[in-house]
Amino acid sequence: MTVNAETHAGGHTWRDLPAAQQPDWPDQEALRDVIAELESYPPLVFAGECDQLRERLGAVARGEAFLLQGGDCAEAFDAVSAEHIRNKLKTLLQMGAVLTYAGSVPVVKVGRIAGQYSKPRSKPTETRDGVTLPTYRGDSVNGFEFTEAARIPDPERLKRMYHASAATLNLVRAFTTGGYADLRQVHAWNQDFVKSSPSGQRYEALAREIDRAMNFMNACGVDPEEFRTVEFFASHEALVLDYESSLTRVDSRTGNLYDVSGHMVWIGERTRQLDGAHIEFASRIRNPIGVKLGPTTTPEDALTLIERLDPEREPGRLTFITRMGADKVRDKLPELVEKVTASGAQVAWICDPMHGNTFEAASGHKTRRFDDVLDEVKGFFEVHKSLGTHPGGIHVELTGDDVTECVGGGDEIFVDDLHQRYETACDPRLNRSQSLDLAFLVAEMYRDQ
Ligand SMILES: O=C[C@H](O)[C@H](O)COP(=O)(O)O
Ligand SMILES: C=C(OP(=O)(O)O)C(=O)O
Ligand SMILES: [Mn+2]
Repeated sequence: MTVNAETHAGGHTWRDLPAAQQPDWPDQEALRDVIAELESYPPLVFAGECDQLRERLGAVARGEAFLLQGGDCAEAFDAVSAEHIRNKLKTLLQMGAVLTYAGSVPVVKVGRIAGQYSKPRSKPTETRDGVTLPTYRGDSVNGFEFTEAARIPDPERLKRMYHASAATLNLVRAFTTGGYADLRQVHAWNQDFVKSSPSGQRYEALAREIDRAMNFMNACGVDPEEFRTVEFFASHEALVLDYESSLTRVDSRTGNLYDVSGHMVWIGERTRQLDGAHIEFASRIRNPIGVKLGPTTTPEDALTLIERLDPEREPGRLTFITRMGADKVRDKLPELVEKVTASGAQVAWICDPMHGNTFEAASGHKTRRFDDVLDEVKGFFEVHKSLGTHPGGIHVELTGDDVTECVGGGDEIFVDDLHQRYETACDPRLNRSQSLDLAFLVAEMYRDQ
């Protein structure tokens, strides 16, 4: 990787276009200083790793693998701790084990992690008890605390985002390559959970089967070291373009631009305007790209996105993350899949069953029903089954902590429980038990497919 003015030139073409959901930084000079400093920082990921993920997603697009993408709606600086990161990773590894074993499919594991610090919002301000302040836009921009001072966008936070991402990624790499994620540890990941939760007990039974299968493979002479490490990738929404482009560099191997703030980045539902800055930015980088597609997406939109982002029609380059809502997925998804497939493009189709199913409980908490989440995934599988296309994976908001943010699940959370551990800075996440429940149910759907 080299850094110089030319390095960034191709990554700055978005600046001439309208960019939605950008922070209103009060001090432009401070912003420029921060950008200059970020441009001097080392990459967080290696371009070759992004290529590897693109290849893995190519397998997803071809129907040979399944994507598990998950993590917080909004990561928070004060949650960059060993405990939070380990719990999240453990949950994703457990879900991955369930999907691989019970679904009999290779699982590509991607976290919403180590960079998921910026949030698009539906309203620019928030009012509480007659006081109106700018809305919270993620820890990369302003503070969650409801005070005038905290809500002022501060570009210094972009540097904290970089350092928080680096620390998180470092621990994730240590866990995934240093032995913690060794498949022979399937029981260990569950130790604290097995007694307290029905999904933990169900998982324990599956882990025993995995043990037996591994003993069998051992006896057949398979090298147990094969199970020692796990491939795990980091992703986030590419929202604040000053940050993303300051971490965009020319890969010295190929001369291509990569956004080295994460392996995969996606463009959100609120910033996917075809003539907007975000799509222009994404079109310039070689990372695998995701685009969220909500219920207003037309087939023409989807085809134009393919033209802009995947002109070479390269499986793995483009992932469509559909988030229609349980009540719309069966109605809206078929035409998109049909027309995209007819065009000859091979995108990966992933289901985000969270963002179309949010509602406000009487208590004022933003929440989601586990049954709606499950029903959207069901609808997604039904649509792909009827069209003969591949249901490529799920994209979920989850945490490894035992929060009470979404209602339902095997270890049921009720609306009246929401206040107990409602800790999210933005959207409600599945807790560990609900996440495992979902993995078991999705594995069944995949097998029945
Ligand atoms: O993931 C994030 C939310 O869906 C998005 O920020 C919108 O949330 P809001 O309606 O609370 O602003
Ligand atoms: C804001 C998000 O999603 P969407 O762009 O689909 O609304 C998100 O993934 O947190
Ligand atoms: Mn969200």
